[in-house]
Amino acid sequence: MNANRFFRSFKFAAEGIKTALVKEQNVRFHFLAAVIVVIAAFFTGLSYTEWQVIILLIGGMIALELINSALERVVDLVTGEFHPLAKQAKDIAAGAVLVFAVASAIIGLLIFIPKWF
Ligand SMILES: Nc1ncnc2c1ncn2[C@@H]1O[C@H](COP(=O)(O)OP(=O)(O)OP(=O)(O)O)[C@@H](O)[C@H]1O
Repeated sequence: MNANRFFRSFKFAAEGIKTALVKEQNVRFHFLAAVIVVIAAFFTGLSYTEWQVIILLIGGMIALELINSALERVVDLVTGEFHPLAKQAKDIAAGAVLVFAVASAIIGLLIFIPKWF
């Protein structure tokens, strides 16, 4: 893989993130939540391992939300009509985001709560 190709791919990925940020409220929400969590973590004082877990959860959450947004676009591209499979595809992807969000929230609480109380 040459350097030009690598940087072109990087540029396209950055464009994708920018598009999602501009067009998707959920993506903006997750970025804002990530900033708040990082600030809270900074002031709470986390261990090296806890920082690793938090960064992994934030990255996973945002990546999953980006994949969900991409899938919504592919579904809309395939059909503008109401289709049960389109609904299933979108709802299952949304379910994946929800599962990761709930798991992340629980792990976040397990890390933060004992330090606050
Ligand atoms: N082409 C379609 N056929 C059948 N159901 C659909 C279709 N497009 C969306 N839906 C369903 O309608 C509901 C609302 O979808 P809506 O379009 O409001 O949001 P979304 O496309 O899932 O996401 P977003 O709110 O980010 O645009 C969801 O259950 C979704 O799966």
